[in-house]
Amino acid sequence: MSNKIILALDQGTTSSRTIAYNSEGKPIATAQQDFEQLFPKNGWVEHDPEAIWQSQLKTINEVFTKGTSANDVAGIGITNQRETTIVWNKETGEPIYNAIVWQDRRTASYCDELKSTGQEELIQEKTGLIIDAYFSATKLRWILHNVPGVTDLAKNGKLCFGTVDTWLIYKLTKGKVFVTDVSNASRTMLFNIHTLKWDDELLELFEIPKSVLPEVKSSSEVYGHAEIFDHKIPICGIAGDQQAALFGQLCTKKGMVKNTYGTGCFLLMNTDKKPVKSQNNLLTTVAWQINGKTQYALEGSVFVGGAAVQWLRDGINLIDDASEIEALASSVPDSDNVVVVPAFTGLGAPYWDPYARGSIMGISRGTTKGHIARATLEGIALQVYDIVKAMESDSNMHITELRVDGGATANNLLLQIQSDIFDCDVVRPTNLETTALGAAYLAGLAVGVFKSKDALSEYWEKDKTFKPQTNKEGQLKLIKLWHKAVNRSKNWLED
Ligand SMILES: Nc1ncnc2c1ncn2[C@@H]1O[C@H](COP(=O)(O)OP(=O)(O)O)[C@@H](O)[C@H]1O
Ligand SMILES: O=P(O)(O)OC[C@H](O)CO
Repeated sequence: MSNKIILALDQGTTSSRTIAYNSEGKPIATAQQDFEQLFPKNGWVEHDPEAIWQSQLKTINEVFTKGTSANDVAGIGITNQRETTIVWNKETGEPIYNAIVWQDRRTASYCDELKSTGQEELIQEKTGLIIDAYFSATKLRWILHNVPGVTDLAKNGKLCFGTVDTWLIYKLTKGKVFVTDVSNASRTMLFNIHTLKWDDELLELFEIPKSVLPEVKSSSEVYGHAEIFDHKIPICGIAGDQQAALFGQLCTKKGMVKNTYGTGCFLLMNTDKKPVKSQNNLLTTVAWQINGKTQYALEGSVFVGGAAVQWLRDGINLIDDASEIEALASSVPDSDNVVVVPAFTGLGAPYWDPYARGSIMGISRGTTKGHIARATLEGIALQVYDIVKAMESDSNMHITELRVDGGATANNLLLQIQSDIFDCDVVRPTNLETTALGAAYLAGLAVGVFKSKDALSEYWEKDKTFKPQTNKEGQLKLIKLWHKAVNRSKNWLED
């Protein structure tokens, strides 16, 4: 086989995947591996960095047993769960603490302090972000303040911080390359999205020594070579998973929007060359940088999307498999005024309340499992609705089409509910692995496997369009009940 294969490594919150793509962007081999989620305390979420690496490596090796080899691979693209913070010893390559995952809320009270000292405007202006425990800066600061011996390592220039992309590249290159890309950097709260550089004022505010930070590169270029296979392979694409999905959905023009329904839900709108400052608690983020040109996005991040279905399965055994929720929710014509607010790890955009917790409201003697299942799907779709409204207002644009992807989009009922609530077309492509595809495109563009961004558009294929079907009055009533329930879920833990 000629060397035209692109390998996409998709390191997600609950699993690592590797997909090999041919030069037409078609997947030819896939492997996936779950790894352990650690919950050491209420609100804390950690991963073992070695488990992240080993699970990723296992999937690469598995793909190499499925008709492709290192010799066939023209380049590797990396996409990853974002914000998750890993710190390791530069000399030994050993992690000095578990990865603190994006969902982890341990720094919520420090974030409150930051807000009370009036840092919100400065931080939003420079980074495009809202002060929240979600982002890497406060997690890194926590490690520097709490792990014994770490400050000495930092002082001696022997400490590395990275998001998961940086960690994987460090491992793949045997410690030779220490980089990240602009899209991942823009989620740390240490990166100035206007100058596209680490920001000295923010580093001082968070007490982070600059020496621990990786070099920031574009999203599509050769960063170095993987040296752990039979042949050296160029690593040539990096993007945070949601930005990669925006690219994989080919939302490359201003105003195009995608929503990913995975563990969480992430709605991103391409705003082209302009970072649009949100007035409605959305995030401004770097989408990608290719050939020196930077594109930006507005983002609404929902912390619990498909994970609410996981909870119905694992937390209360309402279903045995996530796919069963569709039939159960279809067993009732509506949710009969039951509302599920899936705020299990607080609320993300546009509420940003780390103290909110999940709730099921409106239960009557007639409530059945079917109503709870249906209200859970509605709860996912209503969170996305809130973001759509905020985004329309921020961008001054009316959204007429939502491209969707992610594991939960296998659920036709969820997408129909979304279309009804949102009163707009919801379009599902044939290839639902758009995150990995986006990383493959970015890598393939850097090494000439794909010719140009514009030429990629012919690879996008529609599977199904969901059109609004229900009466507006019913939807407005549902939305009103939803907001009432959200208000009652807020600040649950504050006292
Ligand atoms: N048929 C379904 N209906 C609703 N949710 C589903 C369905 N199938 C999977 N999910 C949910 O989708 C999520 C997995 O999607 P995936 O894109 O793999 O997530 P991630 O990349 O965040 O790990 C899980 O939270 C799961 O509960
Ligand atoms: O791993 P995912 O797909 O749930 O994505 C996580 C996001 O990147 C968090 O910001």
